[in-house]
Amino acid sequence: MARTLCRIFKGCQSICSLPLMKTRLHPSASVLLRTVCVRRMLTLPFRFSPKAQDFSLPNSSWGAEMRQLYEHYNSQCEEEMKGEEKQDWAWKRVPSYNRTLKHATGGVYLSKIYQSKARFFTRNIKEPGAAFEYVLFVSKDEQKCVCIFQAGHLLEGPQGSLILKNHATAFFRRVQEEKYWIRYVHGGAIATMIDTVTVTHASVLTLLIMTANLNINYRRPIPLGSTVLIDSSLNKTEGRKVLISCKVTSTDGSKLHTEATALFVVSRLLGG
Ligand SMILES: CCCCCCCCCC(=O)SCCNC(=O)CCNC(=O)[C@H](O)C(C)(C)COP(=O)(O)OP(=O)(O)OC[C@H]1O[C@@H](n2cnc3c(N)ncnc32)[C@H](O)[C@@H]1OP(=O)(O)O
Repeated sequence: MARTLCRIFKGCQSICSLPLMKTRLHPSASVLLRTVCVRRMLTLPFRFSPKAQDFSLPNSSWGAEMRQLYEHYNSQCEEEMKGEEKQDWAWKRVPSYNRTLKHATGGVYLSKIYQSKARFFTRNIKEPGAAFEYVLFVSKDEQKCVCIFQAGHLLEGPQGSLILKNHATAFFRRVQEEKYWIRYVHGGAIATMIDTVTVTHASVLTLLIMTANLNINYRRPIPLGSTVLIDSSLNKTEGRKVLISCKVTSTDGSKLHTEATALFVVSRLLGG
């Protein structure tokens, strides 16, 4: 890549350095060519910029609830100053990218060709808000992790009726109509988010880890399109094992949707 860029750059330089008299082009065409080349050169560094897009920042798909919660947790991420020295962040927003390579601080990538098309599972849908819309905050001091999760329409799972039992007969026909059904988030999508939150939490404590066990109890369905909180807490670490518990609740904490425990095992590469 670097060699190709160098060649393009040198090529553009040599074209731009050609005196107008020596080129066979009409002077106005030559000026145009030089302008185009210079513009191309100026845009090159941005096109090949290694800076990755962070998907955990507010976007137009975020509802009012998601935004309010984001502001609440983000305000706790202020850098504390004590005297002249900077303190550690009490809470930190975790950036999120569309490739695990950009998340990782280490790792082995066996086949670059095969993996070049790989995309991080929860960040592979381009339309904002269509699937997994979330932001994570971690606190090393409190050993906690909080995730604000807005479940998009592509995560549809089961449907439930809004009709109360007493009114079932009267509304029998209208039940067929779409508006009398409520859609809930797919259990696999909830499991994905629990895995993502707990693995992020565990990787704050360690580096290379794998989910060894995920135990989930679904208590109450999550309406599609709603915003929920996913809280995870460190239970214990034991040798290479990291045990984390997790709860999915309504944003005010009054409804428990899901609870889970997750066991992570630190890779032998690091943990011995
Ligand atoms: C920051 C964002 C980064 C984003 C990354 C996204 C990743 C999302 C997370 C995932 O989805 S990971 C993918 C799903 N997981 C896997 O594919 C894991 C497959 N399993 C394995 O690779 C291995 O089984 C594993 C690494 C988990 C463990 O193998 P090891 O050979 O390293 O461990 P070992 O078998 O020696 O067990 C170590 C300890 O863990 C315990 N253990 C292992 N698996 C267990 C299990 N399933 N249940 C309970 N305990 C288990 C085991 O009993 C033992 O306990 P003790 O030390 O007390 O003896």
